[in-house]
Amino acid sequence: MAGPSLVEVAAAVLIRPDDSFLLACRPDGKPYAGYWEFPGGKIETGESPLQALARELDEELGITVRQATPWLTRTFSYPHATVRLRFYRVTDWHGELTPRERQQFAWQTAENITVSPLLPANTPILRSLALPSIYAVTRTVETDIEASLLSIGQTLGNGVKLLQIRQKAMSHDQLEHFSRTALQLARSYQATVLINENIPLAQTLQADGVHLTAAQLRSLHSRPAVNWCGASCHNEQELQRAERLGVDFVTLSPVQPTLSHPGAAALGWKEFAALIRDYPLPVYALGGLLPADLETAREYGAHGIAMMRSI
Ligand SMILES: Nc1nc2c([nH]c(=O)n2[C@H]2C[C@H](O)[C@@H](COP(=O)(O)OP(=O)(O)OP(=O)(O)O)O2)c(=O)[nH]1
Repeated sequence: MAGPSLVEVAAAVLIRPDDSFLLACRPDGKPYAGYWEFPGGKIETGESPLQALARELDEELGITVRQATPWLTRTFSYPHATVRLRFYRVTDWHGELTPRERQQFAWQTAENITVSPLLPANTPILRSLALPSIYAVTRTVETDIEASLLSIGQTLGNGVKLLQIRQKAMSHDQLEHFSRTALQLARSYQATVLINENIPLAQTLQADGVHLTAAQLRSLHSRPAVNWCGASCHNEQELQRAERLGVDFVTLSPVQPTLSHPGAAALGWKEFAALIRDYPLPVYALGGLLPADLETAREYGAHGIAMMRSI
């Protein structure tokens, strides 16, 4: 709950079609002047976060917001205040960017940040921005290695940059061979590969990371030593465990009824949005979704969508 000294802030990640985003340099006279931040500012009494965002972008940049979707909410304590930052992805606006506070601007990419220093609360945000919109998960029922590799090749060829190897039906040796080959394939497409559940295998094969099951969220006490760590969540408790463990992102499912989990009750978009309203990590919506559902998922606060079928 909001304490008396919590400062509520709305911040905008203005994103261009090439995925570059805008940072602005805090002008003289503000705390942390000279630090780079996402445009935005404090939410005033009586304002909704979106209203504050629209006002700040008009005041600071002279633009009118046309498309903004909720993304992440992070709380951070500075010596001067504790701030709760509500980040929005802003993908359409009207008007020329104008530095109305004489601030400097810079379009940046998550892989190559050329300005510094950043406001300390923003470092994890940049890592989140490096995650693509689509997360592909291999189909668990397939044991035909050649057919599965072909399907992975097609998925990568279609531009997917984040892949989870989830092959529950394979023996240990099959899985190791399959994962090694899939990793090589993914490297040639500069895609990131996470291995489901098997932390030692991910480490042995030097995969990019691991995707934890909900059972692992209950049993693990520390984040595995891998570069990227995702986790499967289905409810509030699991979302909290994933946050405490310090994973990089989660999937939340099932949003819609699915063939892979026929008995599970679907969350629906409203429940999905309510569960992640104040959540600090990127969330991939999972369960019965297609690429065409991406826009809807974002309207409900998702970072992107995860899919178990070929793309
Ligand atoms: N706008 C913005 N603020 C951020 C980011 N990261 C971060 O820690 N903050 C903190 C810095 C400040 O303590 C607070 C935002 O307050 P602010 O001083 O910019 O707000 P404001 O534009 O309403 O300014 P003012 O009227 O109080 O001068 O949130 C960010 O990316 N963007």
